[in-house]
Amino acid sequence: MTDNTSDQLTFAIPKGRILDEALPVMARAGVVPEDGFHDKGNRSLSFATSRADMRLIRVRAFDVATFVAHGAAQIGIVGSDVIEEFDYADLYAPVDLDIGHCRLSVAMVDGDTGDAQSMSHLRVATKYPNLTRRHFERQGIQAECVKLNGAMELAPSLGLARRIVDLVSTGRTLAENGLVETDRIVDISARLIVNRAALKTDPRVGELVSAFRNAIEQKAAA
Ligand SMILES: Nc1ncnc2c1ncn2[C@@H]1O[C@H](COP(=O)(O)OP(=O)(O)OP(=O)(O)O)[C@@H](O)[C@H]1O
Ligand SMILES: O=P(O)(O)OC[C@H]1O[C@H](OP(=O)(O)OP(=O)(O)O)[C@H](O)[C@@H]1O
Repeated sequence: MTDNTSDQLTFAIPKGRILDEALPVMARAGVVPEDGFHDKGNRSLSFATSRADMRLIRVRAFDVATFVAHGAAQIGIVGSDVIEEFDYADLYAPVDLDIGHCRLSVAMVDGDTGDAQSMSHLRVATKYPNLTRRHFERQGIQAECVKLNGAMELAPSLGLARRIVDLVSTGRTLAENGLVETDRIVDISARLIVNRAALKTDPRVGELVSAFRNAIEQKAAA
C-alpha cells in the first residue's frame, strides 16, 4: 500500500437497501454524491462527490468489504454480517452507524419436528457459510453449507437443506414462506469500514472516521 495522500479517496457503498439510510449519515459527515448518483437510469458505477478529492463507488454489499480490505477503496459502509463473514485482517470497523438493523438467524419449515441438537450433521442453505459453520460448531453440529445468494427461504420446502441461515428484520419473509426462526445468531448493523494501511498513511481517512463519529453523536443527541 502506497501513500495515498495525493490521490483521490475511494468510498465504497452497497447499492441496495442500506443506501437510503446511509446517505443522510454520509451527508452529515460531509460526503454528498453528485446529482447523477440518484438517476435510476445511470449505469455508471463511480461518482464524483461534494469533495474534489473523493469519489464514490457503488458495488454489491459483499464486494464493499473486498474493495476496502485490498486497499482498492480506502473507506466504505457495509453490514456487520459481511464484516464477520469475511473477517479480513486488513479491515477495521471503527464506527457503528446505527442503521441497517437486522439479525442473522436460523430458520426451518414451520412444523419440522427434527431437533438440530440431536443431529451430528446438518445441511444448511446460506449466503454466510463461515458464520453458519461457526454457529453450529459451537453446538457440536457439523453444518454442510449450500451456498445460495438469495431466496434461501425456498431451500427447506424443496428439500435442498433442512435449515437456512439468513438475515431477518420484520420476519415477514420467513412467515410468508412457511418458515419459523429457531435461533438468533447475531444482531447486525451497518458499520463504517476503513483499510488499516490507509488509516495509517493517509490523514484524510482518520479525519473521515472522526467526521462519521460526530455525525452519529449528533444524530443520537437530536
Ligand atoms: N431485512 C433487512 N433489514 C435490514 N437490513 C438488512 C436486511 N437485509 C439485509 N440488510 C443489511 O443490508 C445489507 C445488504 O445491503 P444492500 O441491500 O444495500 O446490498 P446489496 O449490494 O444490494 O446486496 P446484494 O449483494 O445482496 O444484492 C446486508 O448485508 C445487511 O447488513
Ligand atoms: O425479515 P424481513 O423484513 O422480511 O427481511 C428479511 C429479508 O431481507 C433480506 O433480503 P433482501 O430484501 O435484502 O433481498 P435479497 O434476498 O435479494 O438479499 C433477507 O435476505 C431476507 O430475505
